[in-house]
Amino acid sequence: MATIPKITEAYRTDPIHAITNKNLDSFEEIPDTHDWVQPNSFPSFRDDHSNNISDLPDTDSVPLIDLSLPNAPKLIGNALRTWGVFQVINHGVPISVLNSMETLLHDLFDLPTPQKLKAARAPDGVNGYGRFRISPFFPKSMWSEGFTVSGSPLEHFQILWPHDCTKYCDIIEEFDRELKALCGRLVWLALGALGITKEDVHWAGPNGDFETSSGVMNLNSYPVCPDPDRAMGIGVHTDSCFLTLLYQNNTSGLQVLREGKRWVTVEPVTGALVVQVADLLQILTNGLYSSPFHQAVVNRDRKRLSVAYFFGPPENAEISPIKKLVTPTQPLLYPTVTWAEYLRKKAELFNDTLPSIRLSTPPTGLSDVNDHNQMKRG
Ligand SMILES: C=C1C[C@]23C[C@H]1CC[C@H]2[C@@]12CCC[C@@](C)(C(=O)O1)[C@H]2[C@@H]3C(=O)O
Ligand SMILES: O=C(O)CCC(=O)C(=O)O
Ligand SMILES: [Fe+2]
Repeated sequence: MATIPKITEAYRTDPIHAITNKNLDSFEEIPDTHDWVQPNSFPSFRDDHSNNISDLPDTDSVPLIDLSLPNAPKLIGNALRTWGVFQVINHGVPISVLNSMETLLHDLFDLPTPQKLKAARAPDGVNGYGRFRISPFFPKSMWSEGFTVSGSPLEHFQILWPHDCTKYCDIIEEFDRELKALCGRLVWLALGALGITKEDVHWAGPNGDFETSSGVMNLNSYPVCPDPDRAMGIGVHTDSCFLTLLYQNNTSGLQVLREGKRWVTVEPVTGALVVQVADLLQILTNGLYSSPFHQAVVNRDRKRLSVAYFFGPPENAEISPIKKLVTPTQPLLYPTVTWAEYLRKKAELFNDTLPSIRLSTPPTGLSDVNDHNQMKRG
């Protein structure tokens, strides 16, 4: 599994002491540091959008696509054009791989806090235990703990599990192999739906197998919360990679913003994976696919576990809108960027990054579901 060295310098460091020494699930009340419902709290908390007159039906739900069916490619194209997200079943990742990962998540987050803190992410590191890297962009702390894996987790797993670290490393390695392969397959299906072939994406490698691309994994735990309406598991954001696959246990929490208007919960489906367009795919498709804003809420009586698999291009590959997708009606929307450059910008401008690098406004009639200003306007 390849590493992404420059990401280290990209995101602001977020000292681990920001994580309380106490387990979140031992709180009987929400401490002020984690209370998002207050005057002047972050403007897009929760139902900011609910006052809007929405013409979307309430029954609208994130598409569920069976990858083994012949019409899957067409459905993927439609789902990504309209939602930027879908759930996939019959994806070929063995259920045993997902189950082993779930065991790892339980074993990891059930460890005593002092033990987890020994494997904390270093101030200049990517791997290890800590908070979401986007935490510094929000005024309140998130009701979650995480563990990031880029490359080998060995060093940190040796600390967590001195006797069993091989077993847990193997789980990570197998999960990485399977999800990377699935990402490759999904990317070609997604691009194929736009008439894009392997020749159009040179950094995918000669066989189009993304050999030099890599995945970063974030293992997430959202402890039970005494007052979930006041807390937030992860605040609203888009992912900065190319494509994200998300595994969630049988507990809901993930919500995607539908057309800048309404939060829609991605209901857990056994064995399914959530597929999300991320920022670099939005750039590559010249905005035809948009990376959706999403967040995760927490529950009063159920702990939620998830793994986000961030699939990215080779660090220094130049990503620019595919020429075939630049037309008089869809002019060039984004400049050329590398992943490393993009992450540096994102670390500075966060949710304003994509709008800020945008070269032209979309033609009238087409609204960009990911326009942050639209989101602020509601
Ligand atoms: C490859 C990536 C993708 C990163 C940054 C970098 C390393 C860790 C990733 C995450 C993991 C947790 C959510 C996220 C939102 C975060 O805070 O750190 C992700 C972020 C992004 O998508 O921006
Ligand atoms: O846990 C989730 O459902 C979402 C996590 C997420 O958005 C992320 O890690 O980027
Ligand atoms: Fe995310």
